[in-house]
Amino acid sequence: MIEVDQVGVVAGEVTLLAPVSAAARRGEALIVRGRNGTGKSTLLRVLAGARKPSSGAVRIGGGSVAERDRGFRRRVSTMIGLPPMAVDLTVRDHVMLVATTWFDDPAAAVDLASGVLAELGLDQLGERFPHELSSGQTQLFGLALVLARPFEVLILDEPEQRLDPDHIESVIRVLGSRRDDGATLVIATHSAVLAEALADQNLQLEIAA
Ligand SMILES: Nc1ncnc2c1ncn2[C@@H]1O[C@H](COP(=O)(O)OP(=O)(O)OP(=O)(O)O)[C@@H](O)[C@H]1O
Repeated sequence: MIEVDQVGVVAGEVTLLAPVSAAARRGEALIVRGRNGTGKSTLLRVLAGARKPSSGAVRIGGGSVAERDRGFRRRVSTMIGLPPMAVDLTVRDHVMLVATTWFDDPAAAVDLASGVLAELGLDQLGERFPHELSSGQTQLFGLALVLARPFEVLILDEPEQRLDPDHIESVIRVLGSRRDDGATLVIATHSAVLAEALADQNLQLEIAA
């Protein structure tokens, strides 16, 4: 489903990502690990189509990566960094906005949005504005936005950030259920707990020589 073939990224004299290869099939999680600055976020940006590799190639579902292509975006849902937020839309408004953008059937959109908020323990916070959330709640909100829509591939950069151990466990359960439903997960993480719970494939990045 995802094939990374000798993908490297350089900017001028700087190596952002030394060439790496990896693959993950449907229903598998590829866990990307490595010290700060080894290029995890850079690799995820390449997979999401937000950055062009300087060398090598990526294929997702047998096709090339194309951020501007709606068909590609329907298949690939990505969380890298904090989500963009509208200050005067509530948490529920944001999640509904995503769901209704991707589903023609309003009832299906409401069901998915409500289900995702409940799964992540955010249903009591649905009427809050984004600035009324704690940092960990903001992280869960970002996850809700990428889950409240269709996808075949889920790309997540450090989903454990700012979460306490209990919430990391609940995020592991939620992501594991998506993997069991057939999604391909690509997750960069510094959490050994999350990596051990979800990894089918592992990619360890090293500092460029
Ligand atoms: N626009 C840029 N120009 C030059 N170097 C960059 C740029 N963006 C990132 N880098 C460098 O590329 C390397 C990889 O950065 P990246 O954010 O991918 O690492 P990471 O493994 O995700 O790190 P962390 O664990 O700290 O999140 C780092 O050395 C970083 O300083």
